[in-house]
Amino acid sequence: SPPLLRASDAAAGPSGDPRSLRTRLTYEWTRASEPAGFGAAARASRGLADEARPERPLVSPSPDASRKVSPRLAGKLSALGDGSRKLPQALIVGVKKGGTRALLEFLRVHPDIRAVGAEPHFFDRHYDNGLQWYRDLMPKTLEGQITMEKTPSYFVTREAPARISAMSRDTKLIVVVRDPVTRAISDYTQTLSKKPDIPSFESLTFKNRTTGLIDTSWSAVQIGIYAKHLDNWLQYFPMEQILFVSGERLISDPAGELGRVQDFLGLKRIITDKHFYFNQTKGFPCLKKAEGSSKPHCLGKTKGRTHPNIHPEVVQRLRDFYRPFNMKFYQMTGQFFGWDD
Ligand SMILES: Nc1ncnc2c1ncn2[C@@H]1O[C@H](COP(=O)(O)OS(=O)(=O)O)[C@@H](OP(=O)(O)O)[C@H]1O
Repeated sequence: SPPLLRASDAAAGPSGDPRSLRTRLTYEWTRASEPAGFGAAARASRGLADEARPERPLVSPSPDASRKVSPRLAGKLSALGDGSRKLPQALIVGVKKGGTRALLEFLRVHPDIRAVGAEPHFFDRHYDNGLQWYRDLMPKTLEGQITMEKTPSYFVTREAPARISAMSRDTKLIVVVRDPVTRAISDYTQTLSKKPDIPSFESLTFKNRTTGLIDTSWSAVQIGIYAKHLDNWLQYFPMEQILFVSGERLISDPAGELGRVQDFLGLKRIITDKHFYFNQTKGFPCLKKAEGSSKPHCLGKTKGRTHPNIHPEVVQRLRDFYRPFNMKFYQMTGQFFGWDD
């Protein structure tokens, strides 16, 4: 199997070629550790393999037996109990800033879901590494468990649907969508937090401020044209294989949205109202118990940021811009998201 890191990548180091695998992986894995102390994401960021956590063994040897076997055999037994790495059967493919981290962290509470903490970016950036490289990133699963990952940029990657379909035509796809105007502001807020010197939201939004012409080549605007991106996916996947989760309802009624997702994945509805509480300080729903822990858990500081104030006229211009695309999207999905009230 191809090595995860090539010697040349390692030599480049974090200050080397920014496109080197090592630099990018380090960056991605660090980013994915955002929900600090959170289940597999935190384990992954600490470099611990997912199987380090106790899994339900296929055969549970008696405590006595485990003391008698040699360390080598014990290793083999535990490998058997941990299951095997499989390609994902379900993917959260988008959208950026839609609430994808919240959905994945909530889903992994389910005993029949195992997910990668980091964003693998296989179908957009690392496709050349091959499927075996991709599978090696996955946590081990037992029979009946679903392997998942989330990479929000897949939704706007032209090649992603064909590539995912080539892996398996049966892959289930989940897209968390959010009001494209709020999404654009959220996206901008994230960039601003990393590069405080970027131009204002207003100046990036318009090609020409006087005529009000929107710059559709700006990614923050482009990503929100959901109907256009969806069109590309529908060339490869039937609508029944794609589930659209409302980013707004994921906040106002997480258990309701999680119910729909569990049904879509063919899972028992185990994640319910009982798993959530609303954290007043955070202003978001949080988990009463995180996966693999008994403590309450909210998402990290980078989730649920305060957005800058955008002039109402700019917001209105954007609303007008998105309206026809939103209508098309409601029509295509047969779902009404209520962004245009
Ligand atoms: N429970 C909970 N806690 C915190 N944040 C929540 C939650 N549910 C949804 N959200 C919203 O998720 C937004 C970030 O979306 P993503 O995780 O998809 O972002 S990313 O693309 O992975 O960067 C994030 O966007 P911002 O509010 O702009 O920070 C949140 O609004």
